[in-house]
Amino acid sequence: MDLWTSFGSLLGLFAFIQTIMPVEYALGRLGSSLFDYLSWYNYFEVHEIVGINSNDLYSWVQIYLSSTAFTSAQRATLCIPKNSKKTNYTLANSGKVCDKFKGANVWWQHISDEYRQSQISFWGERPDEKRYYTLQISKRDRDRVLQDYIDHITTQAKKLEFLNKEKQLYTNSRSQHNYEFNRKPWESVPFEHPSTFDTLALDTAKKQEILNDLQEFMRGKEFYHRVGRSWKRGYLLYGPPGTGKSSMIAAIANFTGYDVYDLELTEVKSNAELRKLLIHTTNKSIIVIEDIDCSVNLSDRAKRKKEKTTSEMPAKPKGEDEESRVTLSGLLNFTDGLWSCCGSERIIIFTTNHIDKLDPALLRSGRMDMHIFMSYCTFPAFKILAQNYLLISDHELFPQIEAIIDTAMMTPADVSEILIKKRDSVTEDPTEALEVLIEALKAAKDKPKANEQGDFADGSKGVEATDMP
Ligand SMILES: Nc1ncnc2c1ncn2[C@@H]1O[C@H](COP(=O)(O)OP(=O)(O)OP(=O)(O)O)[C@@H](O)[C@H]1O
Ligand SMILES: [Mg+2]
Repeated sequence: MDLWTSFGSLLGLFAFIQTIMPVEYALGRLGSSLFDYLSWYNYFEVHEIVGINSNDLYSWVQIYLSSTAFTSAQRATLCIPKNSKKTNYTLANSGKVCDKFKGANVWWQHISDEYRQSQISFWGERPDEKRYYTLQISKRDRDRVLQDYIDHITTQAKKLEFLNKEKQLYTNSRSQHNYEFNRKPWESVPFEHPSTFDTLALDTAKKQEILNDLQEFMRGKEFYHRVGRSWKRGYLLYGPPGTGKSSMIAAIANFTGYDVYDLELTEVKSNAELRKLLIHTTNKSIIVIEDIDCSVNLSDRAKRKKEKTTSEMPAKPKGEDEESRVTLSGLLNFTDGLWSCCGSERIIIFTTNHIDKLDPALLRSGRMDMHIFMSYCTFPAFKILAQNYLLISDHELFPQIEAIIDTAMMTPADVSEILIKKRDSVTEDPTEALEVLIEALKAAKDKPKANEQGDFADGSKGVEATDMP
């Protein structure tokens, strides 16, 4: 064997090794430059996080690989998320898969660097997990194939996501360690709440008004762009317990098909953490803060002003106290500030039982676009419940119910409880359920109603949906 033949075989072996493992990652910098120069291949890294933002391409690659190319993966991770019906496939750490596109072979490898020792801090905190895909493509095919291949992946992944999409319900994870929070600030389960606008007991006109508002919002991309506003909408749902605020949120999620981020504000340690949570929400989502009056000291701004003017003591310096919890201004920035524009097509919903306890800053025009009062059960709302639970749209006892339901001030939750307990599923006769309801309404009517929970200033019947200018 002459010298040239041995050199040729060596190069052949070299090329073969490269197809099975990207060895240059193991070599030092110098070696790797030389290797890059001699290599038949180019390598592209697609990182999960770029700067402080998540990388859409990483998600598209993940979705794409979990379907088409997966049949040939030698090492994969399988999981069925809690309450989900589907199996999720992802490439295992260092798992490799080959794909073909326009006659070219390309290889994907998934890398997860969990412990980068060099970044362990003095305090011993573990660093973030760094995850990325490496795309290996031959230099010969690169210019011909690369851009088209990336476009192909994105298109396919969007189609797959649409076909497989299960709405998710996210909640902010309670984490003792920063590295865990940074890695995964939200935990999710599939969203399966059955409430819809059909099952929601609300006056028809108001229901239609809310539906129209949502529809206009969803097709409003050009409008929001033209008028220079970020594409988001805020709803404040207020009313006594059991009037359907949470059911309304579920109905909005089912109507729009958006994911729901249920933000537990009391678990958020600082305004900075709140901002980070916001950054990690996706477009087309609903961000919910329930019982906003209980979650954060919403009158702190007013209080602090008062403290400043009345007390002789110097005002508290900005310091630990302010950084260790979420403040009203942090929350206002979350809903309205520059960071709130880092995504689009977002709905923000606050709920409260006590609208009078909220700081006026939260209620001012343009902040929450619509204030929706969820009231006690009215007759039109009762008719929807009767249809849902008893499958009837009319009955000889209805006039009696209509005569007293407004003064009884029972919540839809109370009415539903009676109908669900007393419905006769054997004979399907609704009479007994309606009679029990009439007795309950009469008893409720005679109960003193002074200063019920919530102390609603308007105390009116029906849903007062106020469009803010
Ligand atoms: N408007 C409504 N339409 C249909 N069902 C309702 C309505 N309001 C209440 N219910 C029924 O009562 C239950 C409780 O309602 P929901 O949790 O939506 O009330 P809420 O206003 O969020 O109460 P809270 O202020 O205590 O959170 C629901 O599961 C639903 O069955
Ligand atoms: Mg609720």
